Amino acid sequence: MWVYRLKGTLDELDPLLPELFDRGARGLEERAGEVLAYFPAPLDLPFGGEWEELPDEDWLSAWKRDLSPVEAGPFVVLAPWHAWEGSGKRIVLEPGMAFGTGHHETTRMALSALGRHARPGGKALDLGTGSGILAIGAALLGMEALGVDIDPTVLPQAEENARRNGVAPRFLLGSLEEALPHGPFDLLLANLYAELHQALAEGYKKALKPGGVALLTGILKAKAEGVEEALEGAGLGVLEREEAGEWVLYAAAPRL
Ligand SMILES: C[S@@+](CC[C@H](N)C(=O)[O-])C[C@H]1O[C@@H](n2cnc3c(N)ncnc32)[C@H](O)[C@@H]1O
Repeated sequence: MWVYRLKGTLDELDPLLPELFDRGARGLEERAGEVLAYFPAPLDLPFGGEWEELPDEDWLSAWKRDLSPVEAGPFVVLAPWHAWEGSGKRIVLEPGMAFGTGHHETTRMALSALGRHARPGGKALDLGTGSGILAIGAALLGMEALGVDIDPTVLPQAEENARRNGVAPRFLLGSLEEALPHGPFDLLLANLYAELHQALAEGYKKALKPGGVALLTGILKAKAEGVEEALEGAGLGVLEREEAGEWVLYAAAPRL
């Protein structure tokens, strides 16, 4: 196994990540100030990283050791090899592929907020589903869940993850427009980014039932005010604001 070391954080290198997977990366890991991309063999990559060969066992055991279970609200997110004796609804995910292993603050906040706002028997929309983690969480809490994503490569992974967890949310290629005919929704979960939330704020109102709730994250603190203004402008009142690290989550509901 080979590791390609790049300077920066996962967020900073975000635009490169699909390219690394396209070229055969088997997994990514963030360490202090750098991102490690694991490959079966070295190749010519134009991203300025450095190659290092690792004995297979070291790579695998280090990766598994560093990837700890994540507790978030009523859930615990586990990799398939984790033994877990604690409580919590288990979400078992194969890490290292689509975004959404529970290790990012935004996913953790969304799972906790889902625990507070889930409506068993109601409809949930997970906009930007990635690994499917939020749709799977909503289904585990008894909701009829739909996950949509504009990236066609993540949907088979989301479906496989749902099967692994014994739930069957629907997954569709697309965005809010494609989801709207399947609504209105009791709960909308969207871990995207500030500018997109601003652009979609009017659509969120249309997607929600009266009394429904939107849980919106992926919002950097510095950009939160702009999102809050867009939500208010679209007729959604902010119910909760939560922070973790640099990130913000809003719970918002249509004004009646
Ligand atoms: C930050 S990941 C969130 C994954 C997962 N929901 C979580 O909370 O961990 C964002 C996902 O949104 C998808 N995405 C980006 N823009 C989108 C859009 N306009 N409509 C739907 N999905 C979008 C990306 O492909 C990616 O899978």
